[in-house]
Amino acid sequence: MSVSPQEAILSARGLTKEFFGFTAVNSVDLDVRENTIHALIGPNGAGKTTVFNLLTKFLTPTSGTITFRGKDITKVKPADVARLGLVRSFQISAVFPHLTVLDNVRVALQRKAHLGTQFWRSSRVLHTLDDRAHELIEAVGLAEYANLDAAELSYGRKRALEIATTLALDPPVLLFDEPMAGMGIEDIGRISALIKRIARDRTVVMVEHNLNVVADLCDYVTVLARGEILAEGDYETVSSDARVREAYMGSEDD
Ligand SMILES: Nc1ncnc2c1ncn2[C@@H]1O[C@H](COP(=O)(O)OP(=O)(O)OP(=O)(O)O)[C@@H](O)[C@H]1O
Repeated sequence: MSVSPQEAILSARGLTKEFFGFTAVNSVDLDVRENTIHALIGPNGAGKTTVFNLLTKFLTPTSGTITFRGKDITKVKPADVARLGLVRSFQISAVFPHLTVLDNVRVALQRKAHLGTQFWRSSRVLHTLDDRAHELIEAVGLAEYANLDAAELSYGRKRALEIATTLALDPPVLLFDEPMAGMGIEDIGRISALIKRIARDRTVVMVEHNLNVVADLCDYVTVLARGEILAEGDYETVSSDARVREAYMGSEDD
C-alpha cells in the first residue's frame, strides 16, 4: 500500500539532515495520510528522532521540503506550525506539577484561546471552558483525579494529562515521540487505547520502540535504518521484510 501525495496531510520530500558532515537523515520521502496512525520505527540511531524533530520544525533540514495540507512549511517556525494544527506532545515540562489536573487542562484551554480562533471546531465553540476541561479529563480517563495535583499522578497518568493538555489545542495532527517510554504494561494499555480513540478523527505520527504497540495501533509503518527508508507498509508487510529483520538484528534494545 503506497500513499499518494494527494492523500497525504503531511509530506516530506528529499528530507536530509547533516550534523557536522554526518548524514543522520538522507533523502527521506514520507507521506502521512489523514486520520491514520503512522509509526516511525527502526533500530537505534536510525534517524527516527531526527525525522520527528524535522517534521515538527525543531530542527532545520539541510535540504528537502515539508508540506502540511499542501502548504510548504519547510521554513515555518515551530510555534507557527503548531498554530496551523501540527502539534507535538510529550513535553513533560508542559504539565505544571503543583496545579491540579483540572487547572492544568484549564490553562491549556486558555492558551488555545490565545492562539487564535482557527483551532476551534464549530461544535465545540458552545462549550464553556470548564465543561470542555471536564470532557477532556474524562476522555483521557482522569476524571477521578481531576482535583489531584499533577505531581501526585503516576507516570502513565501524567502522560495521559499531557495528552489532555495537547488535545485542548484540538490539533488535527498530533506527533508523539515514544509515547510509551518508561511505562508499565497497564499504562501502555491505557495510553494505547487513548491514542486509538483520539486518532478516530485526527492524524497521529509516532516514533515508537515497542513493536507490540506498533502492531496493535498503527495503520502504516515507515522503517528507517541508517537515515534512510528501508521499508514501508502495514505492520505485517514490514515485519516480514527480510531487510527489516536484518536491520533489527544486533539491536537488542529494539
Ligand atoms: N545533534 C546531533 N549532533 C550530532 N549527531 C546527531 C545529533 N542528533 C542525532 N545525531 C546522530 O544522528 C543519528 C540518528 O540519531 P536519531 O536520534 O535521530 O536516531 P533514532 O533512530 O531516534 O535513535 P534512538 O532509537 O536511539 O533514539 C545518530 O547516529 C545520532 O548519533
